Amino acid sequence: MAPHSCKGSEPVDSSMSEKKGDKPDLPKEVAADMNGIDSNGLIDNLSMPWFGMDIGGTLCKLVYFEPKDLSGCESLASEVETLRNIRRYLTKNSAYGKTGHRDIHLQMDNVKIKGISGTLHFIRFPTSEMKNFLALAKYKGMAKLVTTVCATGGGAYKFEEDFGKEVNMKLAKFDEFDSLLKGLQYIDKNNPSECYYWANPTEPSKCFKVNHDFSHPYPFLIVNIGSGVSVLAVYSATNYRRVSGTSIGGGTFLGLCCLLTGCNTFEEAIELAAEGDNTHVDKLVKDIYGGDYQRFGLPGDLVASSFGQMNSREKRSKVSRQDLARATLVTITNNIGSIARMCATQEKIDRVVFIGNFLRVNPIAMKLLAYAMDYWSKGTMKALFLEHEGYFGAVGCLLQFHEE
Ligand SMILES: Nc1ncnc2c1ncn2[C@@H]1O[C@H](COP(=O)(O)OP(=O)(O)O)[C@@H](O)[C@H]1O
Ligand SMILES: CC(C)(COP(=O)(O)O)[C@@H](O)C(=O)NCCC(=O)O
Repeated sequence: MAPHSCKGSEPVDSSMSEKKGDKPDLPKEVAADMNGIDSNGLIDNLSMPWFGMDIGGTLCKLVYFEPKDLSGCESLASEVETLRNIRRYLTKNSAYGKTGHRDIHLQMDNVKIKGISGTLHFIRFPTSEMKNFLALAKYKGMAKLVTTVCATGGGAYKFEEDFGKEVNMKLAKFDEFDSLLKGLQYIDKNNPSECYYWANPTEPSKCFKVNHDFSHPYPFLIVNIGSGVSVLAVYSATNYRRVSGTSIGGGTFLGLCCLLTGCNTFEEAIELAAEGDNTHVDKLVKDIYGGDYQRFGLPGDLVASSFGQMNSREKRSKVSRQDLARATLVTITNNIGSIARMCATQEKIDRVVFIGNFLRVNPIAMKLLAYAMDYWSKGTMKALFLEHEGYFGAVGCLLQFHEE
């Protein structure tokens, strides 16, 4: 394998077994759009911006497909100028207002959707800014231009009325896990360096990313670490189950970190964690045993009790914000790793793909997961990661909309 060089409860049955062409949950006008003609019967949907939105508990992920050749379709549109302005605004900027960001390093050129070549742009903003996003969309003339936006995630339901009221847009809603899987399969197929693993995760000087060929992926487990965590067992392109989940996820990390350290952003929390030492906060096996607990194979350096030192007033007075951030990160990550391993064992699956924006700019968590999966499975399970970690749902709902 070559070193990687990328830029960058209750089991619930579910399936992706809808027939081709089956469009769930769509109003009549939206269904008309999908045949290439808008509700007025005037504009081919090529002339409109193609957006997929995954409106999650913390972040809204917006994917914009920019067709390469617009000459044919633009001549059909009466709103050519507005369309050009929107395209220019989205593709020439990398920041939108105070909180919107385009992840340029993830941009995918020369990809095809429905036989049309183009570029996929990846944009994110906090879901809490949805009202401002809608106001901006209105200001940019989207209300006049776009009739339908593909959407997934809880916010597709929560904000549906606001989209109608504020910008006169309809949402074509798709299930978040159907979308996630569709997007994952599509992106992996179109990006040879999408999937990777961490080699030597415990040795910082020798740890590096290695490209992984994911072209024969089944079966695999997906652990989606967003605000909360969902675990899916995927058996084929159309057959999967949500086998587990936990409310202790990325939102918990950020929430607890803000409470404990006074930080205000995810980036700040990760920076603090990178400089901290969790052993000042956690109680290790060796703090209890004086060394390893050999009989049951528990090494002395293993965390025996997360935050277990913080009952001592003296120890509390010595910990730094950095230590607390690191301990929070390690606690949440180890718990997710442990749940992932139990699910993989139960499903008899040995490849576990970790995704979700909790892993954004977060090599500490990725390496910890890689180490934990390898160590506790005695080398039989592999932790895999994907470059477009939080964007699969947004891409997948766009693809489903344009499926024939
Ligand atoms: N810029 C950011 N702002 C807030 N949270 C972020 C950011 N970048 C990464 N995260 C992490 O990603 C999590 C959200 O992940 P995501 O996959 O987008 O889930 P959701 O769909 O629930 O919003 C947050 O809880 C946080 O841990
Ligand atoms: C409800 C959710 C699917 C929403 O997805 P998210 O916005 O967190 O990505 C997710 O937060 C979740 O699966 N939570 C865990 C619920 C549980 O199984 O305990």
